[in-house]
Amino acid sequence: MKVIVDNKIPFIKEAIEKIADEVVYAPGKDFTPSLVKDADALIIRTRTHCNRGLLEGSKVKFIATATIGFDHIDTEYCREAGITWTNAPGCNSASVAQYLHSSLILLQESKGINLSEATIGIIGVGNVGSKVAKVAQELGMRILLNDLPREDKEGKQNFSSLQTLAKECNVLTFHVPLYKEGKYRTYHLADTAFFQSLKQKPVIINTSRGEVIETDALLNALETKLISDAIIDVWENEPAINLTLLKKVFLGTPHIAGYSADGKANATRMSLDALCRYFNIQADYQIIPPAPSQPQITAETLSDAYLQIYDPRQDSNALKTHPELFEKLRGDYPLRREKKAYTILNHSE
Ligand SMILES: NC(=O)C1=CN([C@@H]2O[C@H](COP(=O)(O)OP(=O)(O)OC[C@H]3O[C@@H](n4cnc5c(N)ncnc54)[C@H](O)[C@@H]3O)[C@@H](O)[C@H]2O)C=CC1
Ligand SMILES: O=C(O)C(=O)[C@H](O)COP(=O)(O)O
Repeated sequence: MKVIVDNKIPFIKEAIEKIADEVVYAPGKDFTPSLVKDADALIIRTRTHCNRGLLEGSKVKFIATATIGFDHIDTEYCREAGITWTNAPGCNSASVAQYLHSSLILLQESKGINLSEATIGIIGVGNVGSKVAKVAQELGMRILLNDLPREDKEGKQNFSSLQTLAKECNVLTFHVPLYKEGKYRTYHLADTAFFQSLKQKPVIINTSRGEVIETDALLNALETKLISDAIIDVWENEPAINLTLLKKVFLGTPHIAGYSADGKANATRMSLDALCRYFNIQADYQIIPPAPSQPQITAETLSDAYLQIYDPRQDSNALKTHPELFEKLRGDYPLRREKKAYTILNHSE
């Protein structure tokens, strides 16, 4: 079996070389029809667009994306072409929750938002949104949930409309998949009309996909103070992002909310497991993230400890200083560990 693997997928080399007869590593954006032509399987990230243009006439039968989102896969074309694909549901959801946790603490410390008196609206309450709700609960926030597909299945009792969130929330955070069409379309879910409906000048947080928020509408909302600030990890047209927006946001990071070593290891393991299942291969491998260099954290408060474990200001400063390095900052990212890898000493909370 021949497999083409994105060369920025960590912790994969030893295992995939046990599983496949031939492995070719390439940058995700450089997968071409001639590269994939005689491959049986691809293991990709968000940077490889798997569509007719790439796959037609190839031998590819199986694609695993080591990510939660799969908007870079033309699922309709894959269905027509008999190509099986898989993503890694939930793999890095705890990492995104960690990003939100530290970002919310920073909103309190640097922007004077009293979290215990604030209402957060979570739009999309799946793997990530549910974990963000737990974080918000721990921080004492009032929580409103918006999730149309879940509301249709489970009933209205636990959910609120987008209009209610717009009216009542001080923080609005997006955790929906990118759907370009259909009943649950999320493309430009936050557009000019949405921003005009906001009543509390909320902080907007987007770690879902850039295209969920219309960039010009967001910029205008910031400039006209319909919103008080923004924390943006995902952008329209990555890596050619809007530099005016980057300058104006409180935190602007290069799509790394999901970049914990724990999340990447989960993604790699889930992709390999799926590949082995599909090709009916028995293989013995373990994908374990490396221990942190300093696993003990000494901090007076839990908030300090969380910021010692992960402080998004470092990622934001790096991008604001060198926006032209968007892809490099991602590609060379020093994968962080999640809280479970640390022992926290001496805190008083
Ligand atoms: N910035 C980053 O590094 C990362 C970004 N992501 C993005 O976050 C998205 C969400 O991730 P998960 O929570 O794991 O996905 P998930 O599939 O577990 O949850 C998504 C939720 O959104 C809901 N939803 C769908 N359409 C909606 C609509 N129109 N309005 C309201 N809710 C809607 C779904 O019912 C579901 O509960 C991913 O699809 C991906 O695009 C995920 C991981 C890392
Ligand atoms: O899992 C997702 O969905 C994400 O957005 C990833 O965290 C992005 O990672 P890359 O695949 O672009 O490395």
